[in-house]
Amino acid sequence: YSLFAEKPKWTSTVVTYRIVSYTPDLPQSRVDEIVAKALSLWSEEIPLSFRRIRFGTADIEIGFARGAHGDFHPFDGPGNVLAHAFPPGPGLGGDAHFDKDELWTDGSRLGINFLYVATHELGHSLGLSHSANPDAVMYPTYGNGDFRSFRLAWDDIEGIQELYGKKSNE
Ligand SMILES: CC(C)C[C@H](CS(C)(=N)=N)C(=O)N[C@H]1Cc2cn(c3ccccc23)CCCCCCNC1=O
Ligand SMILES: [Ca+2]
Ligand SMILES: [Zn+2]
Ligand SMILES: [Zn+2]
Repeated sequence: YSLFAEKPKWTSTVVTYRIVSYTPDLPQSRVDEIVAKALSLWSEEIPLSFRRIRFGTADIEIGFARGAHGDFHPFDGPGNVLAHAFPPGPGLGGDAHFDKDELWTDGSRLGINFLYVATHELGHSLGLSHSANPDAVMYPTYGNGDFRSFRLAWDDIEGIQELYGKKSNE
């Protein structure tokens, strides 16, 4: 695993998130559930919890956009870069953007598995950079495994626990 320079991390024990825009590929309620699931995969391993807010400014703002969308990382159409997320910090820090030009799917063999990519992006939002381990969710490329039943790899867990420590109830 690898962390970002200066090892940015959230210092509060409760991190807020807000889903500010959606994709036409999946029902909004399903997107909400998948985001909550991706966050829980990480929060199961660390003493950090997430609270969803529907209005106002959240630590982690999640949305779908295509092309240029207000940050210095315009998306590139279908394929290629699927999404990006910023390391912990104010403003854009922690935010996760998903390329609206991808076909976002849920359990299908077609398209891009939203749960897998959301878990990867939220790993960045929490302070993880990329892993050299092809089994890790934080591996830099998509398409190395079966996304319908993936789990965090040990490498992912060791990385997030280096930043935030282990959950105390173990
Ligand atoms: C790991 C992801 C969930 C998130 C990362 C983006 S990020 C910022 N969050 N680390 C991602 O999108 N990686 C590209 C990397 C990539 C693979 N190729 C590319 C061709 C062009 C540009 C990028 C790529 C080869 C062709 C396959 C293109 C489809 C799959 N794309 C990828 O795997
Ligand atoms: Ca793209
Ligand atoms: Zn963006
Ligand atoms: Zn990445």
